[in-house]
Order: sequence, then structure tokens, then C-alpha cells
Amino acid sequence: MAQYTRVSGSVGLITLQSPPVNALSAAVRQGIVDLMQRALSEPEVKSVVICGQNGIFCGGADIKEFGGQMSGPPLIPMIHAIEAASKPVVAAIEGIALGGGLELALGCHYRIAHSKAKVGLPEVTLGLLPGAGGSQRLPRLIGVPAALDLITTGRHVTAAEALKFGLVDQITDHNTVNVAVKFAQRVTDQPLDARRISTYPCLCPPDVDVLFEEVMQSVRRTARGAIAPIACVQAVRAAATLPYNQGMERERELLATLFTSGQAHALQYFFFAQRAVGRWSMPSGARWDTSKPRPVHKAAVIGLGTMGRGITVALAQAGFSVVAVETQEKQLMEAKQAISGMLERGAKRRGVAPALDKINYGRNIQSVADVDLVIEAVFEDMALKKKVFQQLSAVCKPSTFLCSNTSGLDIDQLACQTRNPELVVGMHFFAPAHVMKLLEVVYGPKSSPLAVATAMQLGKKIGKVSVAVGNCRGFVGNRMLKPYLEQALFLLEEGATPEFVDQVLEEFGFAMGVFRMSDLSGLDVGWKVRMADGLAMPDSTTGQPTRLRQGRRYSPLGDLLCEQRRFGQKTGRGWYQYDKPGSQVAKPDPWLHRFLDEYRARHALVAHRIDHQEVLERCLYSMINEGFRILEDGIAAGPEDIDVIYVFGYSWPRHRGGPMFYAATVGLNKVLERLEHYYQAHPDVPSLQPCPLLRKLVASGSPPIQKWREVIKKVRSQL
Ligand SMILES: CC(C)(COP(=O)(O)OP(=O)(O)OC[C@H]1O[C@@H](n2cnc3c(N)ncnc32)[C@H](O)[C@@H]1OP(=O)(O)O)[C@@H](O)C(=O)NCCC(=O)NCCSC(=O)C[C@@H](O)CCCCCCCCCCCCC(=O)O
Repeated sequence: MAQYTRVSGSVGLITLQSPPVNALSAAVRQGIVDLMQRALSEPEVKSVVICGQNGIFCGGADIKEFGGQMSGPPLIPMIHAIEAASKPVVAAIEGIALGGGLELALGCHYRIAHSKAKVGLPEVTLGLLPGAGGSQRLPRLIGVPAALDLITTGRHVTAAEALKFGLVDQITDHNTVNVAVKFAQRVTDQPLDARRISTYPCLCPPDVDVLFEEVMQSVRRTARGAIAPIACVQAVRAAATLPYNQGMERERELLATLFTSGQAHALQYFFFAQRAVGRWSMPSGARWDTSKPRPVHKAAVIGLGTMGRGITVALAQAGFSVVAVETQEKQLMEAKQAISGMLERGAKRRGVAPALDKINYGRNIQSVADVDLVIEAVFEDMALKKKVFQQLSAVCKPSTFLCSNTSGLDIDQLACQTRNPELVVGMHFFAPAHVMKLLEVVYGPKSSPLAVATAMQLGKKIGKVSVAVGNCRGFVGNRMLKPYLEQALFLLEEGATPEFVDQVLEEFGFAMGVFRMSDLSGLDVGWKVRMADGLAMPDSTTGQPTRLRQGRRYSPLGDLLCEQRRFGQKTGRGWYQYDKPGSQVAKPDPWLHRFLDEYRARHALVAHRIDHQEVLERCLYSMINEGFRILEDGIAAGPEDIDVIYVFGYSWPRHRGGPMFYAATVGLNKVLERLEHYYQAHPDVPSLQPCPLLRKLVASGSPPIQKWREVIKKVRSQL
């Protein structure tokens, strides 16, 4: 699908036509091959322009084709034929030129870009490398250091940056195709030899070996086990050290390894999962495409602790007018200073003016009377939140959406405090709220599709990946975290150390193991919740054995640490020790090891050797099992929602696709069998009891993850 027109008498214009992003499907590639031949064979045509329809040059190879049998003309010879053409070929880049789209443009002799266009080689984010010559041409055009940056990060660069790199020849604010056509006419008689990038030498800095060594080390550090970034460095190294043809051969070999890897499948699944969560639905049948959001012009944030500050910054940076309310004078002053600092630092990084004037501060809840949407971010205390919702309902316009940033409390109880419960939803941000991409939009039984649609759209506008989820304790993310944390504690009771458990989880790809993460977030947070739930109490108060609550196994280890005021990084002691309060360098703590030995002795627990497999299986499978329960309960609409939440909110390694995708790659029958094994060994741990949905999926022959929704629908209809 490409169209040919002759313009201005002598220019052959080839327009890629494959909505929505003109991806290089087999039909598009065939179109380009055929139309290039036509342009070259017409004597009147002196030059060629390639562009894309609807203001989009090309989004790259068609990712949907990767899962099946590839057909149609291959990309590499197609791009070589363009580069070898005897007539000048100009790429007119509007919108985007990404991946194979940019590789196509690099095969052209000239590149003209619109000033708003973005270009990049994001293949690494799909578990691949630029495999249509991009890894060999880009370093030849813009030099090794810049190419390494673009190819290993996959970042999109603006037209202005691309011009600075020499990646495009000209940028324009006018109609790019018209400019490119005029340009093509001007260069008709210019020799082309100097325009074929594959013939360029690859200019390297003098200390190129040192550069590659350093980049490789830094990539390995940040890749968390992902293989594509490493292959990207190797491919650019081939460009720097080998003649073009041999470099292309190396690119092919490296791509072949990546292409069939589990990581590439996981990352490509995740690409579509991110898009799928935008097509939300509610059990009532309300959906993203039938529910219109209402515009929000002015918002308010109530409570300016850590979360409230981050939310205020996120809103102001996105251009919203914000009323920021904190009732205590001292806290308000501190918050104002902190928020201004965050805005100034963010603006400096982005080279823009800080949005300080977007925020009005106040101590009185009356000041939110005219806003369109409020986000409450006070302490995680139901009584306090209820009071705030009652006040908001009395003060705000009847049409104001009232949202809570609770991390797990019942949205319905808050909705019941208001005149218009249908306008109440949860907006669960993740700390730091102006940085973390995830937003759980929580609908209660009374929440209207209008409120959900509005919160989802607001999330998008402030740059979040928003996932709509149902109302239950902990929603999706924190509900699944509970069995994971629980297993980690049980493993300590049974003989593991925090360092070992963390090491296994970090080797798996988590940015931080469970204990380092707890130290960072503060052990007292969970302790307060457990106290409110009547769990964290001495035996004399509960009247129950220390390691049992409501007939279930319970580990008081975290509570015992809190009783010693070991709250983690902030107190300089937690599961690890730190040089001083606030320090981030965790060191194993001999005190903690002695404490664990004494604890085991006190409870007659015999430490056994715990290996990698046991840590991974117990922590991850118990979490995944909860994920199946969440699907069964209809709290998440599909496995993609859970996976997106875990990658963006809980540092699950993206190259493993998310917990539910991971379960599918391990094999559902294996997950089921191991859960059965552990449940048999620990019958007092209900989270290890395999969920009926998991059994049902296994009984249905473990269908691919894309088909789970059908089984889930059947299971739910039988409930
Ligand atoms: C383009 C975007 C920036 C647009 O963002 P926006 O927010 O506007 O919109 P959406 O993201 O919602 O997208 C809209 C819609 O479009 C779908 N879509 C987007 N891009 C693609 C695409 N490239 N392919 C298919 N579909 C796409 C998207 O899914 C949405 O639809 P949905 O129904 O899901 O809502 C943004 O979309 C974006 O960032 N897109 C991805 C851009 C990208 O990553 N491009 C790179 C693609 S990979 C590539 O180009 C590889 C090349 O280097 C070629 C490599 C050669 C391959 C050869 C294969 C054979 C190898 C065999 C190996 C063996 C060798 C041997 O043995 O010899």
C-alpha cells in the first residue's frame, strides 16, 4: 500500500499508506519496491520523494507481522535498492520516522524533516536491534557516540536535535512534502556517490575501545538482564570496526538471536499491552469508546505530604491550574518550598520555564470551591479521609469529581460520604508521583463511566499510563504485593537472609529486591496498616500465637523490627544497615542475622537451605496466583492490565513481560504444579492455594495469554 503520483513534472512521489502509522507491512514494502522501479524507469522522472500519508512518515516494521510467517519483499534489499538508485531519493519526514521507518530514510540520499517530527531507532524497546541497516548506517552518519546513545536507549529525538546530529539535512515549518519536492528538483543533477551512507567510513573517536568498554559496562548495569541493549552495542561496534558488508552480516546474526528470543516476545507483548489498557471496560459494560470524559481545567490537591506534592507537580507541569491545600501552616510552607524546588529542577532539565504560577496555595478547604476535580492525598486513615470527603462534598460544585489517592482503602466508603457518589473514583499514584508512570484509576460500585473516563484522560494528559481497576483491598498492585511480601518473610523464618532473597529477585530483574524496597519505602507504613487491621500486636493483646492470625500463618518479623524503631533507610536501620539515616547504601547487618537466629530458636524453627528456585517460585508464584484471583474477581479486565501495573509501578523487568506473561512463559501447568507443591507443604498459607481460574486455564489446555479473556469470561459467567 503505497501510492504513486508525479508532481511538478519531474518528481515521482511515493506515499506510504497504511494507517495508523504507515508501518512497513508486506504490502507497503511491495508497494515501495514496485513504485521505486516505476520511478526509475520513467524517463521524465528525475528525482523521487518518499513520504507517508496523514502527516506520518513511518512507524517502522509492522510489529504485528513478527509473530507470524514473514512474507513479502525483505526490508534490507529494498533499502539497498533505494540507496543504489541512479536518481536522487528524498525522504519527507512528517510526524515520526521510527525504527525501520528511519532506516528507510537513511537509505534515501537526503532527509527533510518537519520541525515537529521525531525520529529514532526504538527497536531495543521491542527486544531487537535496528536490523535493516540502521545499526551500520547511523554510526557512519552521526558518529559512534551519538549512535550508541540513540540505539541503546531507543529514545526519540526532535527534528532540531536530529539536525544538530546531521541525521537530517534540513528542517522546515512549512509543508514538508512541498519543501522536499522543491529540494528534490534542486538536487536532480547532483552526484549521488557522496550521499550513500553505506559507503561512508565510520568515524570513531581515538579512544573508541575505551568508549565501547564503558558503554558496555553501563548498559549491562542498567539492562537488568535484558539482552537487546548489549546486542545493540555489539552491532555498533561492528560498524566501527568492520567494512559495511561484514557489519551487515554481524547485524543479521545478532538480530537472528534476538528475534526468536523470549525477551523479544515479552517486550512486543508489552508494547501491545500498554495500548490495550487504554481500551478499558467496566463490569457494567461501560467502555472507553462509549464513555466521554469531561474536560478538566482546574484541579485541587488536598494534603501536601510526599504524595500530594508529587501530584501537584505532575498537574502543574502538564499545564493544569492547581489549588494546593494543606491545613497546617508549617507543613504548607515546607510543601510550597519543596514543590517550587521540584518544579524548578524539572524545568531546568527540560529547558522550559517552571510552572510556579500554575499553583495557588491555601490552608482552607473552601478554596477548592470552583475546581473541576479534586485529588485527596491526606494520610492513609479511613476516618480522616471520610471527613475530608464530607467537607469536599459540601464545598465543591455538584459536578466536581472527587478522587482519592488512597493506596488500597475502600473507594465505596468514601463515595458514600458525598452527595454525588457517582463522581468519586480512586486515583492511586505511585511515589514519586511526578516521576512514576503508573496510575491506577479505581472505580467503586457507584462510580460512573464519566468519572472513570475523566480520570483516565487526566492521567494521560499528565503523562501517566492509566489502568482502570475495580475496588478491593489494595486494588491490583498492592493486593498482589501482599503474598509476595509475606513469602519473603516466611523465607527469612525458614533460613534465608534478606541479602539472599534480594539478590535472587534482583538477578531476576527487579530494580530492587523486596527487602531493599521495604527499607526505601519505610517499614512503618505497613506496620501502621497491620496495627489498624489488628494484626501487628503482641501475643498478650491478640490472644493468639505469635505466628498465627485468624488461623493463618503470620510472620511478625516486620513488626518486631518496627518495635526496635528500625524503619528502614530513614532511620539508618531496617532489613539492612546504613551509614546514617537517609543514606541509600544498604549493607548486610550482623545484628539482623543474630536477631533472625534468635527468632528461629525462640520459635523452634529449623533453618533449611533455601535455593534460588524456591525464592523465585514462592515469591513470584504466590503473587501470580493472586493475579489470577484478581482476574477471576473482575478487578482487572485482563492480564495486560496486571502486567502494565507491575512493570510501571513495581519495577517488574519489562523484558519478562509482567507477572501474568511470565506465568504463561513458564507454563501454567508448571505454575499450578509448584503452587500445589508449596501449598501442601504450607497448608496454613492460603495464598499458595491455586486459584480456580488457574486450574480452569490449565484444564482448557493453557491457551496463549491473548485468549485468556475468553476463559475468564466463561468462569465469571459461571459464578
Ligand atoms: C508510532 C507511535 C509513536 C505512535 O504513538 P501514538 O501514541 O500516536 O499511537 P499508539 O502508540 O497508540 O499507536 C497507534 C496504533 O498503531 C499501532 N502501531 C504503532 N506502531 C506500530 C508498528 N510499528 N507496527 C504495528 N502497529 C503499530 C499501535 O499498536 C496502535 O494500535 P492498537 O490497535 O494497538 O491501539 C507509537 O505507536 C510507537 O512508538 N510505535 C512503535 C514504533 C517502533 O517501535 N518502531 C520500530 C518497529 S521494529 C522495526 O522497525 C525493526 C526494523 O529495524 C526492521 C528489522 C528487520 C526485521 C526483519 C525481520 C526478519 C528477521 C528474521 C531474523 C532471522 C534472520 C536470519 O536467520 O537470517
